[in-house]
Amino acid sequence: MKKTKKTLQDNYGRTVEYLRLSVTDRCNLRCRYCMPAEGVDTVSHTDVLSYEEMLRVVAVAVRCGVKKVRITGGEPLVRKGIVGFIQEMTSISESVEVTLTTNGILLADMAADLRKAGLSRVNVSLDTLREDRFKQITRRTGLQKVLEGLHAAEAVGLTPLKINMVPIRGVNEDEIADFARLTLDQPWAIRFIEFMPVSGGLEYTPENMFPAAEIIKALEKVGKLVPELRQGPAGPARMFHFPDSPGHIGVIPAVSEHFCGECNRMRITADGRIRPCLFSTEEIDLRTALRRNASDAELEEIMRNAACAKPERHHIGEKDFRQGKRRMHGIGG
Ligand SMILES: Nc1nc2c(ncn2[C@@H]2O[C@H](COP(=O)(O)OP(=O)(O)OP(=O)(O)O)[C@@H](O)[C@H]2O)c(=O)[nH]1
Ligand SMILES: C[S@@+](CC[C@H](N)C(=O)[O-])C[C@H]1O[C@@H](n2cnc3c(N)ncnc32)[C@H](O)[C@@H]1O
Ligand code: SF4
Ligand code: SF4
Repeated sequence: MKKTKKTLQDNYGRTVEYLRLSVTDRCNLRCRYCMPAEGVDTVSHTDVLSYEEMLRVVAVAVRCGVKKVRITGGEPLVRKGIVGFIQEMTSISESVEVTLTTNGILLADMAADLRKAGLSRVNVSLDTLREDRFKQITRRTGLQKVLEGLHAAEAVGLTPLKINMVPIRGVNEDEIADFARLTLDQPWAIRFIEFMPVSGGLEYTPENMFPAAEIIKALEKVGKLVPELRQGPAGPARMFHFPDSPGHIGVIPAVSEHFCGECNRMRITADGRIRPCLFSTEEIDLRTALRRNASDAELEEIMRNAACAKPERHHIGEKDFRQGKRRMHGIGG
C-alpha cells in the first residue's frame, strides 16, 4: 500500500513547513520596539522547555513535514548550551534546515562553533549603523560587536547573510539609504521590516510605522531597484537589488500588504505554547502533553490541530484587532 506523506495542513489550503522555535524569552539587549526597559515579564526557568523537550518537538514536527526550523528568542545565543542543542537538532534529519535569528552581540565569539554544529545560516537584526543611536534603540552598547559578528559569520560560511532592519519614523528611518548602500559592496541581503504592533516598549502607532511604500521611495533615491523573481518556498520579503551590486534588498510589508495567503509557518514559544500566527491571541499548550510523556501520535495530533487553528490573515489596522499579551521577545518574531 502506498504510504501517504504526513503534512501539517491548515483550513485555508496552506501547508506548515517552517517552525520558528523560541529557546528563551530573555535577551542581552532591550530594543525599544520589542521590550520594556525594566520589569520585563519573563517565563520562569521551570516553565521553559528543556532542550530535550524541544528536540522531541522538532523530531515530531519533522515527521509532520516541517523542513525548516528557525531558532529565535529573546536572544537565542544567551541560552546556555545552545551550540550543543543545535548540534543535536541538526542530527535529527538531514532534510531539515536549521537557521537562527540573532542580535549579533555574541556572534563573533560563537560563529565558528555554530557552523561546526551544523547551523546553515544566520539572520542578524541591526537597526542602526551609529553607535550613539545603537545605544538609544537597544538601551545597551555593542554596535562594534555586531559588526564583528557579521564578518565572523560570513567568514565561517553562515551564509547567505541577512540583516533585518526595522525603520521607525523619527527614530532611524533616515538610515535606510546607508543600510541599502551596504549591498553595493557586500553580498548581504538587507531586509527592511515594517514595525509591528507587538512592541513591549515604544508604542506602535500608524504614524510611527514606516510603511513599505515609503521604504521603497527611500531606496529609489540610492539607485534603480531591480525586482527579483521569487525563488523557492514562500517567504515574507519582496526582493530587489541595485544593478551590478553583490547584495540584495528585501522589504517585508508585514502590516501594510500582509503576505498571509502564503504563510507556511507556526511558532513555538520557550514555554511550550504553539502560536498558529505571530499575532495569535490563542495559543495551544504543548508543554503539558510533553511533561506527561504523551506519545508521538498525541503530539502530532496537537500540532495538526494547531495548524488548523491558523487564522486566514492578521487584522492589524482593523477595529477589532487586539494586541495579545506576549511581546515580540516572548514570541520570537
Ligand atoms: N507578520 C509576519 N512577520 C513575520 C513572519 N515571519 C517573520 N516575520 C518577521 O520578519 C522578520 C524577519 O524574520 P526572520 O527571523 O529573519 O525570519 P525569515 O524572514 O522567515 O527568514 P528567512 O528564512 O531567511 O526568509 C522578523 O521581524 C519577523 O517578525 C510572519 O509569518 N508574519
Ligand atoms: C524578537 S527578535 C528575536 C531574535 C533576536 N533577539 C534578534 O533580535 O534578532 C526577532 C525579530 O523581531 C524583530 N522585531 C522585534 N520587535 C518588533 C516589532 N515591534 N516590529 C517589527 N519587528 C520586530 C526584530 O527586529 C528581530 O528581527
Ligand atoms: S529585538 Fe531581539 S535583540 Fe532586540 S530586545 Fe527583542 S529579542 Fe532582544
Ligand atoms: S501575520 Fe500570521 S498568518 Fe499572516 S503571515 Fe504572519 S504568521 Fe502568517
